[in-house]
Parts: sequence; structure tokens; C-alpha cells
Amino acid sequence: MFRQASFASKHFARSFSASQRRLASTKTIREALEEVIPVKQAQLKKLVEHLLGGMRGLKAMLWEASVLDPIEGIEFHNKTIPQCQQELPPAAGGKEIIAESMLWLLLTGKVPTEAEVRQLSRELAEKGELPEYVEKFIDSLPPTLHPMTQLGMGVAALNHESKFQAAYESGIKKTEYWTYTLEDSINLLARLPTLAARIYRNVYNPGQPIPAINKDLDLVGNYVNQLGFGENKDLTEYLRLYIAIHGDHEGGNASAHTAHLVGSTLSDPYLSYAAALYALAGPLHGLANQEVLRWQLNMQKEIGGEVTHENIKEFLWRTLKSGQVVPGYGHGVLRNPDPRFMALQQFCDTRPDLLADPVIQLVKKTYEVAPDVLKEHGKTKNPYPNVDAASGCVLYHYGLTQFKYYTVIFGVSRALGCVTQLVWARALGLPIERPKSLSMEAIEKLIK
Ligand SMILES: CC(=O)SCCNC(=O)CCNC(=O)[C@H](O)C(C)(C)COP(=O)(O)OP(=O)(O)OC[C@H]1O[C@@H](n2cnc3c(N)ncnc32)[C@H](O)[C@@H]1OP(=O)(O)O
Ligand SMILES: O=C([O-])CC(=O)C(=O)O
Repeated sequence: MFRQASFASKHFARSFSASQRRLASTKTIREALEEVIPVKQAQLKKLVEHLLGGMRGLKAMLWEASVLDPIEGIEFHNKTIPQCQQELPPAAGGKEIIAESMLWLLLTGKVPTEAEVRQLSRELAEKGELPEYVEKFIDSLPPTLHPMTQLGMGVAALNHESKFQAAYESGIKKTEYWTYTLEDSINLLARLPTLAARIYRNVYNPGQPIPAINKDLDLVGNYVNQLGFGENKDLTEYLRLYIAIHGDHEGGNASAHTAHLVGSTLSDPYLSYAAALYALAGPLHGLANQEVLRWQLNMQKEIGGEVTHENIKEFLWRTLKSGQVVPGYGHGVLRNPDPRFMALQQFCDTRPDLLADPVIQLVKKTYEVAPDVLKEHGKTKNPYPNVDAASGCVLYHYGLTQFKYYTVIFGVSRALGCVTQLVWARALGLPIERPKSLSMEAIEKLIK
């Protein structure tokens, strides 16, 4: 009855507005077409842009944990980075957000209590040891193999331990998938820093002993300890902040999307995240932080003496004219300076030793010049810095100078968001991802 009434009123409204239009319009057929054609042309252009332009702007994924606004930047369950810094419990004696607090927020949408965070830290510490076969495997790799390649291999090898895979083989119900996915995810997060620290030791400090996991410390506290920098409280705080804010950047970025795609086939969290790491290892994505430092150091070397805005500008133009991108600038979604870049810069602003560092000063000065140069160059849609422009220089200052290792740190972090999505994808029963592709011929037919 109600349905019939609403159908009748919609039908009436439609025919009323149609008859009004009939009376009001005095257009010729040409004028009417002139109005319709540009709309259709724009529609087609958009369609082709989506097909050939890396699907930029195409809304095609569900991702609950964070949303990226082009102007405001990332929000984790509607919380900005400064809000997270205020609300999420830090480590005992620390100030910065820690991985455990961020994970809790991403997974549950709720701010954890301090007791909840401490209990999660302990669980991660208790599960952090690597199985012996993974230690042997990682130790057997040539130290010249890129640390990111090693990290992906180590994570994939951990799938030998997968609870999800074993349970799937034994024939569990779909409604139970998420609990095993969560178990694998927690084990993966616990072991990632231990694996990453072992790679660092093997590549840069062979033979040096790695400290045992301290059960009373948070995940990143233990990671910094195992890297051999545990005495440096400022670096520990920096890496806590770094790892928390790199954790998630909505779903469409290459690493997160890869984890989601691979996970949608019911690959376990280890295999899904190993695949994501190899997306992160590309220079247009996570590897850019390694490239930024290399580029800034080259700039410093080339400029030589006093660094002025003018000679930074010249170096930027040389980079652009040689056909290279300026690493650390531009973004697929952002159209403003990245709030993660701003948060890392603020960390520097509160510490005189960082403010006095020539490389950190160079990064700051580059930021004062680069947006205008990139605007004049006129190609990039976003002339502002992304997080990679700032992340490496502080590591460099504190003595973590091996910049080929930097993306591994990013890789320890990005798991927070990727495993969150894997758990929720299983809890919500999301399907296998399988978009439709078209051949050139089919696109041509579509255009005609
Ligand atoms: C954690 C992260 O992943 S953040 C990103 C890290 N990556 C970098 O910092 C590398 C440098 N930046 C870039 O290469 C790009 O800005 C990306 C990959 C981040 C985004 O790519 P897109 O969304 O395609 O950017 P956009 O639409 O603005 O590109 C338009 C043109 O501007 C160019 N452009 C974009 N950014 C830059 C840059 N920093 N320097 C020079 N040219 C640039 C693109 O190469 C493209 O050129 P083309 O038309 O000749 O192909
Ligand atoms: O969002 C993106 O496309 C890239 C990025 O900044 C990230 O993944 O952290």
C-alpha cells in the first residue's frame, strides 16, 4: 500500500517536471545537443582516465580504518594525527603514539586504555621470537641483497606457521576465518621487528649479538633495542611516532591495496603482507624515503659551501630537466603538505640538536623552495611534500645512516593497517577482488 503510494507520488513528480520542461524550453535541436555533448565527452574522458590513468579517483574499495582527505590528510577512525597524539596512550615514560595504541584504534575504532595497551605490548613481546628455520634462512641470504627483498622473503617464510592456513585445510566455517586471521596477524606484527632487526644486523653489523626481547617494553622500544640504538631515547620516541603514523593510509595506496587483493584470495596474512612489502619497495611508493636522502645528500655535495634558496632552486630544476621526479614530493591523493610530514617536522622543531643538523636544515629549506618550482614546472597535481620528504633525515642524524634500510622501517609500520583490513575483510566476508579489464580494441569500441 505504502509502496504503491510512494510510486504514484514519484511518478506524478516526474511527469509534472517533464511537462513543465516541455512548456519552458525553447531550444533548437542543435542547442540541445550542444548541451548534452560536453557532458558525455567528460563522462567518456573520465571513463578512459580510470582505465588508463592508474584508476586515480575511482571509488572501488571498502576500508574502515582510515580515510584520506586530499586537503586535511589522513584520519584514523576520524582522528587526525594531532588528535591521536593527544588521545592515544604512549609508552611508559614516553610522549609519542606507540604502535600498539594505533593498532588498537585501527582494529576496534576505539581509544585503548593504558592497561589495554600494556597488555597488548606484553602479548607482542611474548610472541616476538623468530622460529629457528627463519633465522637460518635469513642468515643464509647474501648481505648485498636489498633489505626490503630480504624482509619480504622472511615474512613469506613465516607462513609455515600460519594458523589460518592450517585451520582452512582442516575445514573451518567462513564465520571463523577472522579469528585465525587475527592470530596470524598478531604473530606477524610481533615478529616483524625481530626479523627487521636481524636483517639490519646481518647486512650492516655482521656477527654482532642481538639483545633478547624485553617483555616489559613496547614493540618499537624492543625494535630500537635490537637495532642497537636502545640507549637513544630520542630515536626511540621518533620511531614510535614514525611507525604509528605510517601505519595506515586508507586502502588505495599500492602496499595496502596489494595486501587486500592477495588476502581476498584467502592467502594468509604472511603471504598477503609479503606481497604488500614488494609494492612498498617501489621508488614511487615507500622506497622514495631512501631516494629522498640520496637526493638531498647529492644536493648537499653538489652545492658544496653555503646552501641558499637560489642554489636549491637550481638543483631542483636540474633534477626536473633531467626527466627525474623530485622524490618526496607529489601524491596520488593529497593536494596539500602531508600532515605526517608536518608531524615529523614538529618533532624536529622541539629538539635543538635536530634543528642544528645540516641535513635536516636542508630538508626544511628544500620545502621552502620546492612547491613553487614544481608549480612552475606545471606537471604534478600536488607540488607539496609527502611523508617521505622528512622521514629519513632524522634517522640519519641519529646515526641510522644506511638509507637502503629505511623502507624496512616503513615495512614494519605498514603492517598495522594491512592486517587490520585482512581481519575485517574476513569478518565481513568480503569477496575475492576481480575487476574487469579491457583490451585496446574493446576500449576503442567503447569510445565509438
Ligand atoms: C608513502 C608514499 O608512497 S608517498 C609517495 C612517494 N613517492 C615519491 O615521493 C616519488 C615522487 N612523486 C611521484 O612520482 C608522484 O607524485 C606520485 C607517484 C607520488 C603520484 O603520482 P601521480 O598520482 O601520477 O601524480 P600526478 O598525477 O601529479 O602526475 C602528473 C605528472 O606529474 C609528474 N610528477 C608527479 N610528481 C612529481 C615530482 N615529485 N617530481 C616531478 N614530476 C612529478 C608525474 O610524473 C606525471 O608526469 P607525466 O605526465 O609525464 O607522466
Ligand atoms: O597514499 C598513497 O598513495 C601513498 C602514501 O602516502 C602511503 O601509502 O602512505
